[in-house]
Amino acid sequence: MKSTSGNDGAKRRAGESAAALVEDGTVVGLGTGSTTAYAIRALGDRVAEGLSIRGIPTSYQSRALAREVGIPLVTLEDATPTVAIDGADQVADGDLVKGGGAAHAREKVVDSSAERFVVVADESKRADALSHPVPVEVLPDAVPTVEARLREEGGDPTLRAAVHKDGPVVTDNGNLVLDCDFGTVADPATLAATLSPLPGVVEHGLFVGLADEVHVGTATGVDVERFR
Ligand SMILES: O=C(CO)[C@H](O)[C@H](O)COP(=O)(O)O
Repeated sequence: MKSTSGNDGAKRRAGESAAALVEDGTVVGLGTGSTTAYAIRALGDRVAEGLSIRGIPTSYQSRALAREVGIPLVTLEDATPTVAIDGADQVADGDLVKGGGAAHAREKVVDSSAERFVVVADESKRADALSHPVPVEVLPDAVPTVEARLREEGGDPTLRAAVHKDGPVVTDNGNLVLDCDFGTVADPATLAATLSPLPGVVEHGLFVGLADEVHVGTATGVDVERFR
């Protein structure tokens, strides 16, 4: 898992606020990251008290944590998520940049299939417009060609380096990640539509028009923004 920041109280409030929405008998998409981890732990506490849910994890990390806290797990072959809870690296008017944990490909599959997608974040993630570098998961052989195409589209891609090993980050799917700086993204939907069909791109971290609500943890509480 990525290291947590100094916003742990706000992250915990956001995660617990989203976990409180989960109803008995439902299927929950379990996102990835330090904020979602608070939601998964809160759900584990509720399961210990008798809540009956099934989780669909989005990464090795969320699967391991869900198992640790006792949430029964299924796959998309077994069930469709009633609700998905997931974090974000930046939030602007309900649109997101995700993939700081390199899990955005599976996250997009699970989050977009849920009847309700709830984003959890602390205040540092809020912005007027998306400007965070966009993670792009790429087939390893396609890195040079995708880098060139991203530059043609005005981006500045950097191959994500691993912290505790030599060489690049390898995703749970065996691919590599290019973090692509596009500056301020004036039209996230258009950029998303440009990136998706590039040969060799598995998935990008722009989540446009997918979030139903965003729970933003603050120093004292939680702001809930609804988009549908
Ligand atoms: O997209 C993600 C992982 O791929 C995370 O949800 C995102 O990076 C936010 O993480 P955190 O809650 O630790 O700040």
